[in-house]
Amino acid sequence: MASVKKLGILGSTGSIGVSTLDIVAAFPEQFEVVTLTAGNNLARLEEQIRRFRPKMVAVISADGAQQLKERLGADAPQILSGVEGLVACACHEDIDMVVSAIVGAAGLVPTMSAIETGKDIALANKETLVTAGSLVTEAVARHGVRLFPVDSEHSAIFQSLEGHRMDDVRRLILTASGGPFRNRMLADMASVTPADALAHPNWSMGRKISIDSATMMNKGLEVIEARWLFDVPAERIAVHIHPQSIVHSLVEYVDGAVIAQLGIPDMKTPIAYALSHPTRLPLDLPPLDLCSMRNLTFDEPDLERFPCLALAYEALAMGGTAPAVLNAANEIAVDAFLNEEIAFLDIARVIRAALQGLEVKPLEHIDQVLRADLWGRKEARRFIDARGEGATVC
Ligand SMILES: NC(=O)C1=CN([C@@H]2O[C@H](COP(=O)(O)OP(=O)(O)OC[C@H]3O[C@@H](n4cnc5c(N)ncnc54)[C@H](OP(=O)(O)O)[C@@H]3O)[C@@H](O)[C@H]2O)C=CC1
Ligand SMILES: CC(=O)[C@@H](O)[C@H](O)COP(=O)(O)O
Ligand SMILES: [Mn+2]
Repeated sequence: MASVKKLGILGSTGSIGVSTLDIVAAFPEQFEVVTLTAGNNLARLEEQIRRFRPKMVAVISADGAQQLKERLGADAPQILSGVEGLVACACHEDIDMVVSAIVGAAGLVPTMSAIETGKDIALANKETLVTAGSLVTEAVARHGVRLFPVDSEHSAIFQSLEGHRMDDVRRLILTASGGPFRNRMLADMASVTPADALAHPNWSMGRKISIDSATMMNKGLEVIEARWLFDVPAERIAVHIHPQSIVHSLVEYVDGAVIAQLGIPDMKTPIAYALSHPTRLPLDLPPLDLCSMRNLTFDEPDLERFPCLALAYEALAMGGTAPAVLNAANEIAVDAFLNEEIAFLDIARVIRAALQGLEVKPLEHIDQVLRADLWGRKEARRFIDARGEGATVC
């Protein structure tokens, strides 16, 4: 009988965090929660603490930590705040595996700290690999930890590679739903609202990744994520539009064989596989009913309507600090769009402006990533503010 796996869940109040805890609740004999972290959703974190009884939790602000202590009274675990709190929750000595499910570059430092203290990682936070891929994969090798993808496409590729040699791989093919604007004309995309963009056709996800799916930056970030996870160059990573989100991604081999992983669009499947690899958990999900499907279609992406995908390939080719700047500018632009400061099509313009002003530096240390992230945010903000003052843009 396998021993209980002890988990630290970073971003437990988010979409991935909640699905992870659903799995933990369904298999209490297999998993135990040691630490949880949240941003601002104290009410949800309080419920999770009462239910899963972690030893330590962290939230963003000291004020939030104080409020949580008051709400929980005698039931309170150790409650920390800030980046130090996140890092303590990622590195707790009792943890076997960290589920990295914070959104954005805020996930990088705690995830890297977990790797450096020898924890296995179930990685949802794609921004960790986007911003610091070379440093993260070096650290994974140095510390002998295992990095399991949670992102559905990367889990599909991971599963399609099992039992095969990387030397035999010709291409990785990432599928993309095309998001809510897959069939929208470019001119009509100019006036879409945050509510339109948040309405993903197939997946229920957090706000930032939902907007990324609408611009297809999500797929761009996933190309970069795949480059580092599987050590395959960008030229051998293709993107196909597959609106049904049933084929989660594919591997093409040198002999012409193509191996894919299929399933209903539910993140519990890839999360469970990352948590329990190599065994599979008997999840209570509806089966994939292949006979009810009339169409599984595949198409080339349109880079004119979805320039964010092209920008991600460009940043990957630029190398060094460029992907960190791409990601930072995207985070600022997505926030500005959600706050109705800029239009949907401006998201790509903001990112392009940040990349154009960048002097790329090679990555040798995580501090360079953090500096590039800060620079990208400032540059994106400057560009957005200049637009507000009536500056002309491309
Ligand atoms: N949702 C999905 O289906 C998929 C998600 N992913 C990736 O997984 C990650 C999480 O996505 P998702 O669950 O959708 O996101 P959500 O927005 O639903 O959740 C994000 C989590 O991160 C916390 N958080 C946000 N900002 C900070 C911060 N600055 N410091 C500490 N914690 C913070 C939030 O706390 P709070 O809510 O308490 O403020 C919440 O717990 C992303 O990187 C995404 O790209 C990948 C594939 C699929
Ligand atoms: C569920 C998941 O992994 C998301 O990253 C999903 O892929 C988003 O859908 P898009 O294919 O529209 O980006
Ligand atoms: Mn994905």
